Amino acid sequence: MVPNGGKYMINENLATTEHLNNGVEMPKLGLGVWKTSNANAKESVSAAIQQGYRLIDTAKQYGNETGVGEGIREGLEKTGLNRKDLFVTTKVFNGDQGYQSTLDSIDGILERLQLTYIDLLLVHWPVDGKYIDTWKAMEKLYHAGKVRAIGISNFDVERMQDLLDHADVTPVINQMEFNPLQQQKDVLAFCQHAGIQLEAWSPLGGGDALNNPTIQEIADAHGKSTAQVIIRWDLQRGIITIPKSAHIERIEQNADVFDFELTDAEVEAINNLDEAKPSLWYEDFAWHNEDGHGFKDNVDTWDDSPVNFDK
Ligand SMILES: NC(=O)C1=CN([C@@H]2O[C@H](COP(=O)(O)OP(=O)(O)OC[C@H]3O[C@@H](n4cnc5c(N)ncnc54)[C@H](OP(=O)(O)O)[C@@H]3O)[C@@H](O)[C@H]2O)C=CC1
Ligand SMILES: O=C(O)C(=O)[C@@H](O)[C@H](O)C(=O)CO
Repeated sequence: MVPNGGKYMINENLATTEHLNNGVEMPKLGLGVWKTSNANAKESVSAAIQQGYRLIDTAKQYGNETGVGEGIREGLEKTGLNRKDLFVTTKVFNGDQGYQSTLDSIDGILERLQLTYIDLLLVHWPVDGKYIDTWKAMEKLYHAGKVRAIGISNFDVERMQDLLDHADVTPVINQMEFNPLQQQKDVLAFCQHAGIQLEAWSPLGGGDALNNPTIQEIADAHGKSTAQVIIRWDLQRGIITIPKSAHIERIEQNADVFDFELTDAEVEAINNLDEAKPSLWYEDFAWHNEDGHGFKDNVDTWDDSPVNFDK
């Protein structure tokens, strides 16, 4: 940790990266912002960058790309970092999928984020009948330099194989629900075989994995929180991870995971917690295939705890 001249210490370990299959380096640990309101996104993203975070994960669906963009600008200003030091992920949501509409969606993304390129663009959910066309458009955006890397999210093995059968560019990432209770063994094995990096969404199980007694015991042994143990477990498993918090002290805590190591037995104990238990709504996969229907446009009502700046 080094001082940054402001109120935060910079955690330089947050700059460590995984090497993606197209040669791009992606930070191993970043900040997720689903359910962070547009207003709070600015503050949390700016604070995260000031703490050393390089990777920010947003999506059109989250309704906060504008706030994320403002947070990025403020974070860069306050740290003196350059745009190229950051890694920004966003996603093409269901209603924008298809060839032309995916191509058209990039202008809105860049405008909302106020960026000239995206580091990683993901197919947010595989809309059956459209995801190949969506991918073809994303390949075009990649070759045009609008995005540095393209990937997928929520693709099971069957859909990944189908995509690979039609793709010219192999996805760099599959971003999946992955946490101690949901370890996606078949997806992970396929990704490892195909050279696709797995990235964990809801790494803390949306909070549900934080009260697990096995993880608590391991946390106590290391003097760490259960969130830190889970994030450390992701890193030791080679999984890129993007825990979300709207609390500054938790954003900082979640990154303070580079000064301890889980033993092989502890990693194994967490591996053994797998219940292959997806979030309830994940089981309702068809919901996500309704071409954007069900898109929650009432993001202002999302439960979003206030950002705490009283450090
Ligand atoms: N591709 C996809 O389809 C999806 C992608 N995602 C991405 O993954 C990110 C992370 O997943 P998400 O579902 O948000 O859930 P997480 O698993 O990251 O858990 C977030 C919850 O845990 C709480 N929390 C975070 N840190 C701590 C801590 N140190 N101690 C106690 N509680 C803590 C947060 O509360 P609080 O904010 O109040 O601190 C929040 O309630 C998303 O933000 C999004 O970027 C998520 C879902 C689907
Ligand atoms: O957070 C995401 O990236 C999601 O895909 C979720 O928001 C999901 O689509 C949802 O809205 C579940 O209710």
